[in-house]
Amino acid sequence: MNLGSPDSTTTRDVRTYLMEFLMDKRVIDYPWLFRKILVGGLIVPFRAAKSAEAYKTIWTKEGSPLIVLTRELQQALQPLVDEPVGIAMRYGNPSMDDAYRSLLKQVPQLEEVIAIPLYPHYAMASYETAVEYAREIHRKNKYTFRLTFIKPFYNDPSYLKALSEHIRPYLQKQYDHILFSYHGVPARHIRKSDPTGHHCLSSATCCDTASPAHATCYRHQCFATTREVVRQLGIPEGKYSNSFQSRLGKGWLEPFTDIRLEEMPKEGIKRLLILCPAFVSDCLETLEEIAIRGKEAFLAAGGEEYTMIPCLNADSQWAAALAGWIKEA
Ligand SMILES: C=CC1=C(C)c2cc3[nH]c(cc4nc(cc5[nH]c(cc1n2)c(C)c5CCC(=O)O)C(CCC(=O)O)=C4C)c(C)c3C=C
Ligand SMILES: [Fe+2]
Ligand SMILES: [Fe+2]
Repeated sequence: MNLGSPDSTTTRDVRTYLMEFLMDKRVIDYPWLFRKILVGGLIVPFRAAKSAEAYKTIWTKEGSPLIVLTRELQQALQPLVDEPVGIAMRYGNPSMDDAYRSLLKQVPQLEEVIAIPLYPHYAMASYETAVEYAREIHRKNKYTFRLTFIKPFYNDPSYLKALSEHIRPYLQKQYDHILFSYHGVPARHIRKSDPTGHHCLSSATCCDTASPAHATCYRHQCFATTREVVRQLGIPEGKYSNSFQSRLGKGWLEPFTDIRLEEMPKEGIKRLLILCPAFVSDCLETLEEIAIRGKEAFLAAGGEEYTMIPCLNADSQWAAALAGWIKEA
């Protein structure tokens, strides 16, 4: 299960997609009427045409990179498992309904579906909404097969190994700094997902202090991924950092990637490696925001070399990690 993309780059299709996405109460978590006014009256009318232009810069002959690359992952995984592998998007197509129907066609006596939300880290706007949506469609259709979910895998050894080995070749090149740029979320979401009601964002170091809140703390989980990858790769303290990208509005997690990209050259960071570990498939937010606009901003601010490390996409070790979880589930 991945996030999903518009059906095409027309403003109309992008508008339909953005309405579905941003009307999700786990993405914009305001009461329905306020959300409707904000999304339908303010955000989408202004954003749709601009987003459509952005999609045009990354769209391929086969369609949206996110969908194409999720399909490539499906194809890499299929030979490694005995059961049929389907793909579904939280928003747009192919839908969850399509995926269930296709699996039932292939296995009429379907007993269990193992769903893997393709997000390493828990967030109400990504992992949680994917799980709740898969359950809702299952319930609405009165399906009798069991539905099992793979947990966020931010600290799973086989995921971390695949990610580290994917990054390793890029470290051969001379670089000054490696930036782990995670998708941002509003700080409010982090507090809402805190089951203790008082741990998350209570201090600058809360994510390093043991707490049951970390099972659903996106910020903690992002930091944990970085910590383990840099340990495996022997990247020294000071040569790496974390940031948060793609903010929409105020009060999102900091530091912001776009601001850091402008500041870094002035701090002497001229040769940058950048990766986006909140995504396993390249998409608008990695290919347009980071690889195109991020590069322009870094070079304009005095940077000299900017290398974007792609997402895991259909990497063979990554596909093997997924196959391992399916066998263990
Ligand atoms: C309130 C807004 C948003 C939250 C919260 C949010 C969290 C979040 N998103 C992803 C993954 C992806 N987001 C993508 C695109 C995208 N995200 C938002 C807004 C929020 N995301 C918007 C409006 C868009 C659409 C594009 C745009 O207009 O900028 C994508 C790419 C989709 C594609 O087609 O390529 C992904 C993937 C995560 C993992 C996350 C929380 C951690
Ligand atoms: Fe997003
Ligand atoms: Fe936290």
